[in-house]
Amino acid sequence: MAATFRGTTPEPPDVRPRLTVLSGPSGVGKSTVVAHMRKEHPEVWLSVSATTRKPRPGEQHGVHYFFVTDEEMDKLIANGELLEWAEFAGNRYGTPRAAVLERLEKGEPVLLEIDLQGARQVRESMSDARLVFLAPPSWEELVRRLTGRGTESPEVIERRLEAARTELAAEPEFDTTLVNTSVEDVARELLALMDVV
Ligand SMILES: Nc1nc2c(ncn2[C@@H]2O[C@H](COP(=O)(O)OP(=O)(O)O)[C@@H](O)[C@H]2O)c(=O)[nH]1
Ligand SMILES: Nc1ncnc2c1ncn2[C@@H]1O[C@H](COP(=O)(O)OP(=O)(O)O)[C@@H](O)[C@H]1O
Repeated sequence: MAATFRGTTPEPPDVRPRLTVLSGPSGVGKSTVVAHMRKEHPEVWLSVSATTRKPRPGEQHGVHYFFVTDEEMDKLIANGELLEWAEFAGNRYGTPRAAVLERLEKGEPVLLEIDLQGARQVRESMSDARLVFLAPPSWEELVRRLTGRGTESPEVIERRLEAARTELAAEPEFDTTLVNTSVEDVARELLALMDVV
């Protein structure tokens, strides 16, 4: 289990529920890990982001994302309804603030799956947030996963790989790094970090 930790040692358990942020380059396996984790631990609450990106086949409004127009996103931002937001590879994404704060107040474990820019904003606004970086086993494997998923055009893949170089360089800004070699191992380690198991 310790084999997938890199850089920092696991933190000691914290009795207070904390906000956990999971970031990492597109295609590294964030959604896969989170889906695996929530299958057995549905009590982990995953924030549903708003995005201007178009839905992929199978993605549902209100489940995977709230799919909004540019105008709707403008309003969410102007009204201060987002805890953080960022532009990523040509689309905007943001975390609805109220739902997150409500869950944290209830003492529930809260998880955000957001990009590097969003993680940096959360670090500034919520100083006790736990920032976890999901890293690929290698650059070649990241390219393989992003391409193999088959959901993006070659141009979009190129943009995401460009963003990935910046994101990988920011790994030391995170509290913990988990290397996504095995989905099961990473899901287990993430749960342990969140004090869920
Ligand atoms: N800042 C921020 N990033 C987000 C949010 N929701 C998703 N993202 C990130 O936006 C990036 C692109 O997401 P998406 O288009 O779903 O592609 P995927 O992660 O490759 O499946 C990923 O790094 C997500 O983690 C959000 O609310 N805020
Ligand atoms: N540990 C892993 N080993 C092999 N393939 C993986 C692993 N984790 C995820 N994948 C695959 O990589 C692709 C990208 O995963 P995804 O969860 O969509 O990434 P992200 O949400 O970070 O963009 C998917 O096809 C997924 O099945």
